[in-house]
Amino acid sequence: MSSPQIAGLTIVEFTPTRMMLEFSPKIYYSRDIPHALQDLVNTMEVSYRRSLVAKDMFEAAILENTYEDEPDAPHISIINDVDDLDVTPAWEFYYSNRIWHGDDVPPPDLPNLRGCDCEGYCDPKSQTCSCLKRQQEYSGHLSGFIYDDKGRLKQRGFPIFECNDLCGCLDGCRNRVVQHGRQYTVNLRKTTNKGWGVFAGRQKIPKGSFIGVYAGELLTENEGEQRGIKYNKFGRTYLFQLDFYHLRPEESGTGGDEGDDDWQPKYVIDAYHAGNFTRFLNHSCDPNCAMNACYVNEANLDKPLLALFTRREVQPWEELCFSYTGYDSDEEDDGDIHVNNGDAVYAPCLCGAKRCKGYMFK
Ligand SMILES: C[S@@+](CC[C@H](N)C(=O)[O-])C[C@H]1O[C@@H](n2cnc3c(N)ncnc32)[C@H](O)[C@@H]1O
Repeated sequence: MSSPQIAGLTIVEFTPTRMMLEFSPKIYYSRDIPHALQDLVNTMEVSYRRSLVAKDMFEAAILENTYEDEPDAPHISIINDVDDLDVTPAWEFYYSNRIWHGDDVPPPDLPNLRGCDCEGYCDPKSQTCSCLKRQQEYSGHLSGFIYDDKGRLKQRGFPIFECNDLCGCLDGCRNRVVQHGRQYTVNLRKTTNKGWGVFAGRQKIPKGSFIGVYAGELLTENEGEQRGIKYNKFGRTYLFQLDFYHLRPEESGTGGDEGDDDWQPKYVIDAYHAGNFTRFLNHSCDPNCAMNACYVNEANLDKPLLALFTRREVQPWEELCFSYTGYDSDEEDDGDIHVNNGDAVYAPCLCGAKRCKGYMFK
């Protein structure tokens, strides 16, 4: 059948392939976040909640809730060797690596998602791989994919465009890292002065390694602002804006009347009710990790995953931290995620870094 023509223009008809028609990943909604186990544990005697059985249950809940999406991820241990007040963090959230869509948040933009036609493994020198081309549009002078041959980030601060479920390449393609989930051991450990934190295991973690996705509810900026007001009252927030430089009108080259100062990100992630170990990452003014925007099965640029990577080699048992402000001791502004700071509440920073600024956003 020939393509239709209007005034000399050929309209190329878009025919979804069978693979596209079959591709309908499950979407998770905030309203469906399970809470029965948390509710049950919170009705139990304090003596039970402080017993080692409660710790085993917490670790088992992590395993059970991540079995489908991260079956090979190393075990997470929960350790409190600083006091006898609790054996686990509060059972106030559902442990999950997923993104739970809030009201008014659109589902992933799959109709506009494109995959490459590569066979086998994508070649970092390819002239035809569409995923490589898209990555290079956003990664300055960096050649090849943004990952090296060991799957480590070559340079942070650029958005990552991984191969996705519509691509022809194999699962072992080097442009698939975040989607394979956590590979390094992390533990949840109580600190002496910052509540619970995230710590490396017995192995060093090389620079540029993927650690985990900041999981939680994906909410509109407006909903995030309302929740932020409540969270600021009790002094702990798990809200992070999806604020990256490539999304700003001037940076993306899309122009627009809005000045940089007026621009607001459209969405936030809230890890208060659902989230994974990353919700326990503490702030440091000299952080060993940083967040990067990452796209897998999502064509809507406003909705990247928040993917945490190491920004230097991490020593065994070292605490993993990132900068809540997006600024760190090396740079004035490095393009990382910015905390939801419309009504920022500041608190003394106890990160202990040599060049600690002395305060952090609460
Ligand atoms: C996202 S939570 C991090 C996990 C938290 N430690 C917990 O036990 O749930 C943020 C809170 O951790 C504490 N915190 C994180 N970084 C800190 C730092 N550098 N200095 C002091 N407190 C910190 C503050 O109470 C802050 O509001």
